[in-house]
Amino acid sequence: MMSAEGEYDCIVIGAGVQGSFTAYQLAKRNKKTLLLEQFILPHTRGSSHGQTRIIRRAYDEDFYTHMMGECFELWAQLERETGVKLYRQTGLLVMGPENSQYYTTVKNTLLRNKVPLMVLTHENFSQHIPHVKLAQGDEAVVDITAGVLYADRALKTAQGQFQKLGGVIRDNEMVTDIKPGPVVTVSTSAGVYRAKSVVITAGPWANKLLSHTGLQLPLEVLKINVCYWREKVQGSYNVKQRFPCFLLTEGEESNEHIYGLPSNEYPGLVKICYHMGSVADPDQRDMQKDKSDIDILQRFVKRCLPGLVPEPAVVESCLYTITPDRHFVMDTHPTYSNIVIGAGFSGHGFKFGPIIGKLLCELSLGEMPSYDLSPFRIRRFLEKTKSAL
Ligand SMILES: Cc1cc2nc3c(=O)[nH]c(=O)nc-3n(C[C@H](O)[C@H](O)[C@H](O)COP(=O)(O)OP(=O)(O)OC[C@H]3O[C@@H](n4cnc5c(N)ncnc54)[C@H](O)[C@@H]3O)c2cc1C
Ligand SMILES: O=C(O)[C@@H]1CCCC=N1
Repeated sequence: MMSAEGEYDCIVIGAGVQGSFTAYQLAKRNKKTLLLEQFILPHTRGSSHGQTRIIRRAYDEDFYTHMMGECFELWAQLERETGVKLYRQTGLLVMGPENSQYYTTVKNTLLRNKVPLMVLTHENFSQHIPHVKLAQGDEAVVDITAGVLYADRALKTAQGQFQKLGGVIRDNEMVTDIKPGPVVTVSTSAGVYRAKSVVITAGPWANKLLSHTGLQLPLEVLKINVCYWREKVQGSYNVKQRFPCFLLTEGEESNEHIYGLPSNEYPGLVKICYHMGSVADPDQRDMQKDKSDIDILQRFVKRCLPGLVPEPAVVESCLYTITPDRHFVMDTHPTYSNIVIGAGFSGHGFKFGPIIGKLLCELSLGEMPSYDLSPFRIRRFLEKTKSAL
């Protein structure tokens, strides 16, 4: 099946947040673009579904905080263009041991980059944040511009804007083969397409697709139990009561982050998750039944959030695709410069969707990327392997 319709400037594989924003950016640049998705849209099998995500500048690395400057503007621009509300400011409460390296680094990154913030101490904490117990020896800082992104709505909006610009989405069409070359040939369950360049944004399926190009990345897929916890008094942790998003960098329960969002999408329920899960096959996600993360969360809720019932009321599933250093992969294929890869968003990539779309679009057009991509290059993995030999 080959036709003039089957020839594109670019084919983007995977209509999660990163693929959808990449396709949108390409269409904005007048490129004839096809966005392929294996499932019927919208779906809940990957990493981008669900009602909400946290957006924040609070990071331990300057490069993320820097990118978020433009990214906040791009989210606001999309809201203006479409009239759809995508972001709600809530602030992000970051809590951690006063002298711990991670907490101190996050606080210093905020200070160095002049991000609006408020430092809370044991003396003034409960006045600003009721219904939360700050652990002895912990300190807290609020990243004031942080908030909630309406994730499902954002995905639909990016895809809609792409289509309005003439972009083509073909869902329920799984890519089954990629043949590299000056013109790349992409075969799916329904047809064959050709393009000058291809962007692979396949989330947890990245390595499955990359195997057609002779490349494998050190990615691990984790199933995350997305837990919602019931308020004892409805509304006490609600977004309308100005309860913020929060992040505990490390605590009595674990050295991994625990994070939460105010009650909003489900009345009376607060979303709180553990930033770690168990290894899963994305095609067999529901076979992974480990609940040790829920045990950790229950202990945290009992200790720090006395206004919540310490038993999850709703548990949903979502997948992380993590790299060894938890930094993203944004690069061209080491052998084929017209194949671009966006992968390994390590459980924190949603907020960056608009800027990642812009960067992957620039890479696929052979342009100099707007930001230094060295933390995200594939060669960092190869260098590690070589030096270990
Ligand atoms: C529980 C949870 C909480 C999170 N919280 C936050 C947060 O608060 N803030 C934040 O910024 N980020 C957060 N993240 C991370 C963020 O959601 C992810 O980094 C982001 O969604 C990754 O998007 P993606 O496009 O790379 O992957 P995906 O959304 O998985 O998209 C990949 C797409 O590719 C498709 N695909 C795969 N293979 C094929 C094929 N062969 N043919 C066609 N299509 C294919 C898949 O079906 C899928 O739709 C969270 C993630 C989870 C799971
Ligand atoms: O990216 C985010 O903000 C969330 C919270 C911290 C851990 C991962 N995801």
